[in-house]
This record gives sequence, structure tokens and C-alpha cells, in this order.
Amino acid sequence: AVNHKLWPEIEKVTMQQLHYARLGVGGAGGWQLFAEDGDMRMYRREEEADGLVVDPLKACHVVKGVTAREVCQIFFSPEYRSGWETTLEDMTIAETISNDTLVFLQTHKRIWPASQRDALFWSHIRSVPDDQDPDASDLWIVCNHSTEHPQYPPNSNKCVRVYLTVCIVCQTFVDPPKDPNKISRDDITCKITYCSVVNPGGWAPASVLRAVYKREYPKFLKRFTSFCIEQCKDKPILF
Ligand SMILES: CCCCCc1ccc(-c2ccc(S(=O)(=O)CCO)cc2)cc1[C@H]1C[C@H]1c1ccccn1
Repeated sequence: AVNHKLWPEIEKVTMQQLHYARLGVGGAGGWQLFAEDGDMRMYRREEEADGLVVDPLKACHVVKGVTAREVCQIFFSPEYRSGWETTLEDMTIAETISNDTLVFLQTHKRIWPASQRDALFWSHIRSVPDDQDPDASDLWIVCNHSTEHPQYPPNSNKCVRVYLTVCIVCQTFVDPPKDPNKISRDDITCKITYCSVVNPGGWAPASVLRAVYKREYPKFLKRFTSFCIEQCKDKPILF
């Protein structure tokens, strides 16, 4: 994939998103907590781009019984998506760049009163050593970033094209630390940071968008993490 024309952008955006995900939500970042559910904390910043609500979102969650690799592979893999992405109406793999990089075209269910949306984005999965703690386990990241494709020009179908940058960054913790082949799922937790910026593409009332985000994002992350636990519970642990 390194010789693919998108590779420099994929590398840059993925590493930028990794850095962004690891920034805290305290301090002057302007993050406001807008949803809480158990260990899940969801923050947003109120931002507009040419009159459109593009509120950046950051969610932090801790999930027991799954590893960072398992969570990221489920988030990345097309075959699982219909099981957890409830707002999805259709999904096409527009291009397979490599085994860790795909281009998706997704049509999302229409959200009244706005018109239906679609998203065309590359999706890249990778593991990176934790530069802040070398003897910690690797971080896993999936980064999704809008892109263009000659076969799927925007607004060519009935949908308004959204522009998004999304990342999910995960890290596995084993507690109590023990001999690797004696670890059970009860000993592992996965720390998840999910970040998204979605530009709705065409006009949608700020009040509608904020209400939709407030309703959809907590539901989305809860459903995704429950799906991961369900998928992994009877399988050997993938570190
Ligand atoms: C009037 C609404 C305009 C925007 C509609 C829209 C489109 C795509 C998306 C979106 C697209 C991709 C991702 S992902 O994380 O990459 C996973 C792969 O599917 C995530 C969210 C979001 C929303 C906004 C509804 C909001 C919403 C929030 C969580 C789930 C569904 N809908």
C-alpha cells in the first residue's frame, strides 16, 4: 500500500488522529461532557463550518473482556459492520488498497427532516507501540477519512455526501499481570477513545443535528462495544 497515491495522506491523517485521540478532554480544549453511561463518557465541542454544525466528538470508554486488537478489527472489518452500525442502509467496498486499508461507500438511513446522507472514506487499521510507555502493550487504531473516487462522485445519487474524519484508538490492560498463557478474559480490559468530526455536507438545522448527534452517538458506541463483547466471548483471546 505504501506505493498507493493515497498513502502519504493515510499515514499523515492516521498519525494526526492518534495524537488527537490521546489529548485529554480537560483544560481549555472546550470539551463539554454531554453523555455518560457506566464507564462511557462522551464529550463534544460546539463548532460550525460555514453555518453547518460540525461538532467534534470524543468518547472515552473502558470495556472488560476484549483486547484492543479485537475491538479495532471488528470496527475495521466490513463483514461485521451490519451487526453493529444500526444507521447503515448500504455499504460497498469501493476499493481494496491493501489488507489493512479499504475504501468504503456507505449510505446511512435518512434522518427526518434532513435528506439522506452517504459517506465515501478510506479506512486504515494499524498497531503502534505506545511511545509514552514502551513496555505497555501496543495501541491499535482505525482511522476513517473522507476521500474521492471517480466512480462515486458526491451527490450523484439521491444522497447528500457527508465529510468525516473518525478514529478509534484502543489499548489493552491485563490486571492482575500474569503469565501470558494463563490470562482469561476476566483479566483484560480495553480502553477505547473514539473521535469523530462529521460535516453533514448539505444544510441541516443545527437543532436537528445536535439532537441527532446526542441521540445517535451514545447508542452507536454502546451497541458497538456490546457487539464486540458478544463476538469475542467464546473465542481465544487475540492480543
Ligand atoms: C442529518 C444527519 C447528517 C449526518 C448523518 C451522519 C452520517 C454518517 C455518520 C457516521 C459515519 C461513519 C461513522 S464511523 O465511525 O466511521 C463507523 C462506520 O460507519 C460514524 C458516523 C454519522 C451521521 C450523524 C447522524 C449521526 C450518527 C452518529 C453515530 C452513528 C450514526 N449516525
